[in-house]
Amino acid sequence: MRKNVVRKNVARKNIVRKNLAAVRLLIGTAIKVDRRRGLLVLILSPLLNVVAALQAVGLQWMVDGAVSHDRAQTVWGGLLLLIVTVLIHQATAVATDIRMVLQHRVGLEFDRRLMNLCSTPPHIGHYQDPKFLDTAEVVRQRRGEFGSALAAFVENANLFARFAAALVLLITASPLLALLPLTVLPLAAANRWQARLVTAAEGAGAEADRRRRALFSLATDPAPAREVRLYRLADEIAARHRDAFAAASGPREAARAKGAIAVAVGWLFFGSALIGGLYVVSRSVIHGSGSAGQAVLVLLLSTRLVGATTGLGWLLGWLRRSLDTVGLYLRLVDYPHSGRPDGTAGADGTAGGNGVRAVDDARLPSGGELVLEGVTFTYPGRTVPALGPVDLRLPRGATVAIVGDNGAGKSTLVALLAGLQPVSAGRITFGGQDLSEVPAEQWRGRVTACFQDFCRFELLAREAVGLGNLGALDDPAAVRAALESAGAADVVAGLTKGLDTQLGRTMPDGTDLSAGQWQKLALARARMRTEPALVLLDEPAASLDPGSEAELLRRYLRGNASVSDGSDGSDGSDGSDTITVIVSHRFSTVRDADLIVVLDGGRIIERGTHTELFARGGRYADMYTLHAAAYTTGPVVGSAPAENGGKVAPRVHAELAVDAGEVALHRANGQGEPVGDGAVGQAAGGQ
Ligand SMILES: Nc1ncnc2c1ncn2[C@@H]1O[C@H](COP(=O)(O)OP(=O)(O)OP(=O)(O)O)[C@@H](O)[C@H]1O
Repeated sequence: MRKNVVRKNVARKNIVRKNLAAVRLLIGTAIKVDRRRGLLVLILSPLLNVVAALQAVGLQWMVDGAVSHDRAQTVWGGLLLLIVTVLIHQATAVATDIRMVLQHRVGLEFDRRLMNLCSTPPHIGHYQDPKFLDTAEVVRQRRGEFGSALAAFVENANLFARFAAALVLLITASPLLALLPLTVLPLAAANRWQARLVTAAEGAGAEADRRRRALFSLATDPAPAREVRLYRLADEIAARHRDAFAAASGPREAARAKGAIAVAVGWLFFGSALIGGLYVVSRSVIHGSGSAGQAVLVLLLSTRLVGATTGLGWLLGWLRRSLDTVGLYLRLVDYPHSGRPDGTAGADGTAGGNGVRAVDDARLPSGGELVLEGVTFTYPGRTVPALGPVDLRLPRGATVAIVGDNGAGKSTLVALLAGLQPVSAGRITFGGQDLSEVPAEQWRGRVTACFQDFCRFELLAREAVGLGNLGALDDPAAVRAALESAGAADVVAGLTKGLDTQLGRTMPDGTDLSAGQWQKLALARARMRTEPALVLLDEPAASLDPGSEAELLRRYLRGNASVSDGSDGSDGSDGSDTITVIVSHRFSTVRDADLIVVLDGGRIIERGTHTELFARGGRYADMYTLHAAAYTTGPVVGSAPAENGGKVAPRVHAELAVDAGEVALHRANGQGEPVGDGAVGQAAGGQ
């Protein structure tokens, strides 16, 4: 029992603390974005509402002057009424204009901070955490409320000022009214309870809201349009959208209704006290203890008080909700590993994410080998690691291929190498430098990549490529060189306005590209960084035609001379410092890598060169053979020749069959027919 009371007190204090933090943030932001307007709105508006109460005093003077034939008092009263009325009218119009501008700026500032909160944290782990995603979803939905949160605050301050000024003047007529503010407490408690219920229901429905948004995109975005039609999904999507809406909004409405009953009871209590109090004051005036002017004053102020009270009803609700929204935003700000809303990395801005402070740029070597020692990674909310423990050495200048089944952990490894995720255990070093001691930004500045789900930037073609190196964004020569180097010059050559072509079907005059053309641009983007320490290519040829794939291999893989894994005592370098990591399901793509790593269930099960792995007859050889068979007309039958240990089908030239470049070459020469087994020995022998 006692524990419960203590817990409730702590919760209450937390709510007060959070509300105060939200108010501080709102006021601070308003003053930061526009100091002059911020101060004017926050001070002038409530002040005007206090001054407005003087209208009643002017009237009182006028009436008392008229009754007692005191012309001077009448004139002074009239003047006071006139001046206050004109002042309030003009100043309120100006204050409203200023508030609207300020409100807009505050809204934009929160938009900017929200974008920074999502896009500047050093790692991307927050996008994998349902807690972050749910809060972000609610904040995104309520995004428009940040500007109006300021308006809610100012309007409430105005009404409070009006209420307080009227009450103070009324207390001069009857001190009993001093008790009135106390009767508002049950109402305030009911309001708070309602807001808590609604916020909890919104949090619970956030996942359904995210689902609803995804379904909406499915029905409205151009990308899924084909499958939506082909599989007649429109009705199914609409039904699921309705269900998701019901799942999210049902509990929300119920919470609102439940809270509304408590709020209504609070209002009934406060309203009764107010009307009772006013009756007491009016009676004392009518029974002659006050003047006629005082009677007018009481009448006028009573009207103001009732008006202010009625307005307070929905304004308080508005304020509560607005402060809740700001509170949710603050929760995102406090999210561990977050960047700061001003766009700088948080205290945790290291590649390893272990909170170690950044080291000098000088300590990140210009080249070296990448070493993974006991590296493990577990996704938020998961208990089983997606990767690791992994020990791996990527020699300076090496081209390393990562292969494995779907879900083996390849992309996870790529994300760790790019410093996009902090390792859960173990460490990654580059040239001996532990990357967890280096700011992620600094390490990523040395990395370039073409990810599996590369981005289709719907910009001008030169921008879509140039973004790979912001410093050279406006340098057409650098962009052309990158296109050339990635074998993507043909994409731009086919565009009507060349580099100045607007890309994307959603843009006016935009030109859409094929999946392979978009991928080529992504590869060119990765070439904008001319001297990276690490190149990451995750399924870089997934959308490429055989000719383009062969070209890609020539540029990325076959350009490197053989690199040892260092076991001979050398540093494994062939002179080029860049390490290239390539993830692919296409074995033609990986065959020429200096080192091939086979992942299974997040662990390395094999490593070596193609020749070594093929000869071992293990998992790699199996996968390679299956892949080769898929390129041929004959089924996989029989067992593998002893010399290569694989299960190569008779009449299958495994090497040639999986080599897209070779296949393309043969097609170009008019020799596209299936290749015979006469070349098998040659292929095996060639290894
Ligand atoms: N955001 C995530 N949250 C939780 N688990 C994830 C997440 N992303 C991936 N996983 C899990 O981690 C494991 C490794 O995934 P990963 O994407 O690294 O595999 P992959 O080898 O790249 O697969 P593919 O060949 O299909 O691209 C899988 O079991 C996957 O379900």
